[in-house]
Amino acid sequence: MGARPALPAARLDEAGPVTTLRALVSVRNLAEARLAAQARVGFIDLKEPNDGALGGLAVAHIAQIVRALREVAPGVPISATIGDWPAHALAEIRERVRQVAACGVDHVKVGIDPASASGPEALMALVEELGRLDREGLPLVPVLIADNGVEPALLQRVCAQRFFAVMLDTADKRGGSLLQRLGAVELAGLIAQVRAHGSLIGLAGALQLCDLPALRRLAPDFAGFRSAVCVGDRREGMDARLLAQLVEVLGA
Ligand SMILES: O=C[C@H](O)COP(=O)(O)O
Repeated sequence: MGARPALPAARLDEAGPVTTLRALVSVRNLAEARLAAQARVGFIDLKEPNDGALGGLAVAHIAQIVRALREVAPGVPISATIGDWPAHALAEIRERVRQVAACGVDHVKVGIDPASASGPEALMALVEELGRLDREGLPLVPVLIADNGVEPALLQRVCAQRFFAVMLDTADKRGGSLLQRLGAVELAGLIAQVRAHGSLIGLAGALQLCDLPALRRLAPDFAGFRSAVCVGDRREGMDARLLAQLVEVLGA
């Protein structure tokens, strides 16, 4: 793994998880990125919500937002997605990872979506390729699309790469949040497994403010949000009031 920016993990003590839960907030332009920075979120994530769960912004746009954000919020870690690619599109994924990393982001998010793969072998090949790129120094964060849970063998292969962080997210935002879909017990097991391999764990997937108490108990290292901070659909604009509310509840 290459040199990585420091990120304090959620702390654990004898009494159980302490609620240091950082918010990753997905934004689509500089105006939203500024709102997120002003709200002091833990991570700013660059993404085009019109183009799917991991919709990618144009590379030139990512570079422009990163430059402007570094001026106003130099300390905030920035991630960006490479867009939704089928698992077998390894050449395109490689190229796009390099382009997005070259924009100066701290983390490049790449989806691992069972629905985009012809079978488990294609997913495993993608994971191995991401591991290779990560060891070259490209700061990858794999995002396991977990609408229907996570295959144990796939998670095991992801964990074995020892990425800086691993995220779980959902593709279909209409079927309830990740917490409602998988339940706290299954999520607790997944969190423990990722942590046992030394990676940070982030949860996302249509998470709502009402999920926060359960999320705080689960205490992943960070949690990702878009739907909860938009007035209507996640493809619409971000709302400063909802953003402030989210950060306040997380920090409470
Ligand atoms: O990476 C985090 C996601 O963008 C969260 O989006 P969502 O809350 O709409 O699932």
